Amino acid sequence: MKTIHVHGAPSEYILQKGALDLLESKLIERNHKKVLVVRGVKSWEAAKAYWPTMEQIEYDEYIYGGECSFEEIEKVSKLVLSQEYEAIIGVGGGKVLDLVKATGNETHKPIILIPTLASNCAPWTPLSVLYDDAGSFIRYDIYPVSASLVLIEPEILVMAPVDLFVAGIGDTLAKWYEADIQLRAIANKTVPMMIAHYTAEQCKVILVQSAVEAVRAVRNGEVNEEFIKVVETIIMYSGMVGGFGDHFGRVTGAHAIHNGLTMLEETHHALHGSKVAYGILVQLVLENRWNEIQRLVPFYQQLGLPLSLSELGIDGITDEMVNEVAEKATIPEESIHLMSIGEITSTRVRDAILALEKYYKELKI
Ligand SMILES: NC(=O)c1ccc[n+]([C@@H]2O[C@H](COP(=O)([O-])OP(=O)(O)OC[C@H]3O[C@@H](n4cnc5c(N)ncnc54)[C@H](O)[C@@H]3O)[C@@H](O)[C@H]2O)c1
Ligand SMILES: [Zn+2]
Repeated sequence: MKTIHVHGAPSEYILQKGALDLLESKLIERNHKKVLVVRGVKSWEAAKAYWPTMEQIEYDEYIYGGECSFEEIEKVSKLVLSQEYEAIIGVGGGKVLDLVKATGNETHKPIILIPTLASNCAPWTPLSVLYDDAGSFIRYDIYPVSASLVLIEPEILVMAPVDLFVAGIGDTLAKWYEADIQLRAIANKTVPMMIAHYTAEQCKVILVQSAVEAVRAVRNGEVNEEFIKVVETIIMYSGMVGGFGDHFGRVTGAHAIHNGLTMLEETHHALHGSKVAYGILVQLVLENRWNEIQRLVPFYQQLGLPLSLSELGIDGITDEMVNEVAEKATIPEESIHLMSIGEITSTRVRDAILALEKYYKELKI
């Protein structure tokens, strides 16, 4: 019998105009009278106009140092315990929310998450991605307790930078391609695997249908229906894929290509989700699914997602650079080896990157 292991959702999740006005009553409901608010600088710029006046709640603010690191988790945890805060509220992007989740786990205090970016599923998942203070990835930790409450004000998200939103779309699109290649190879799927497969597909379906209009909403700074659908897809559907699919719903090819690309200095300015979006195409070449690439091309072009190394900002591509990416993407511990299409060597990846470059050049003629 297959083991069934599911990670759940936040206890309560509210997305509505004016969501932050509910904060005080939601804290009172939970009997939290003294809380710590952890936030970033830019995220506070975005959220402060929506911050409610609270008469019955005592709160202090902590501005995070820019990373979800062990040092930062320890610092915030000590503060929470010494000042006897009853709950921790995170206001920010993925890093602030991950820091608050880690601190909640460390101190056994409930957490409330208020995302200021629609960039990934961090508001949904009971996990944090950990880095050192210099920003290098260490590992991710999964926690036994999820957020007590997620409050989402769509007007904050629609005013955020469009490139971060587009990158979030790229990262979420990968959920389908990376989960599907694992899950379609499993004959007798468990129910959670079926849910993961379905939710991963919805990530692609909704993005393809609604992302262009949603990006328009961000450009105009005005919420529309498609924007809400895409936000829910980035945060909720995408979070459910990993929650139900466990490792079958997590990364495979596209993220391994992303990791390979980080070897090139020239890609460091590019956002995570843009590199992952490019990685989807390389994964599809490896799968020999050129028709699917052809279907994605107009979508990528409309959103400004990269179709080639040059569109990622790498000029003067050399064989050496491509080899470096391919080597790193195929190191033994990489998720690319979870793809069910035979052995993936660095030569195969190099050939796939070069084939995509050739396809792109022909497309441009
Ligand atoms: N826990 C999970 O399930 C999960 C999933 C995917 C990614 N992650 C992690 O999330 C992090 C990435 O998250 P992110 O993309 O939100 O980045 P981020 O949290 O680093 O934020 C990106 C930048 O945007 C700024 N910012 C935040 N809100 C803003 C706003 N409204 N307007 C303008 N600027 C704003 C931040 O100050 C920061 O400089 C990474 O650490 C990644 O590993 C976690
Ligand atoms: Zn990602």
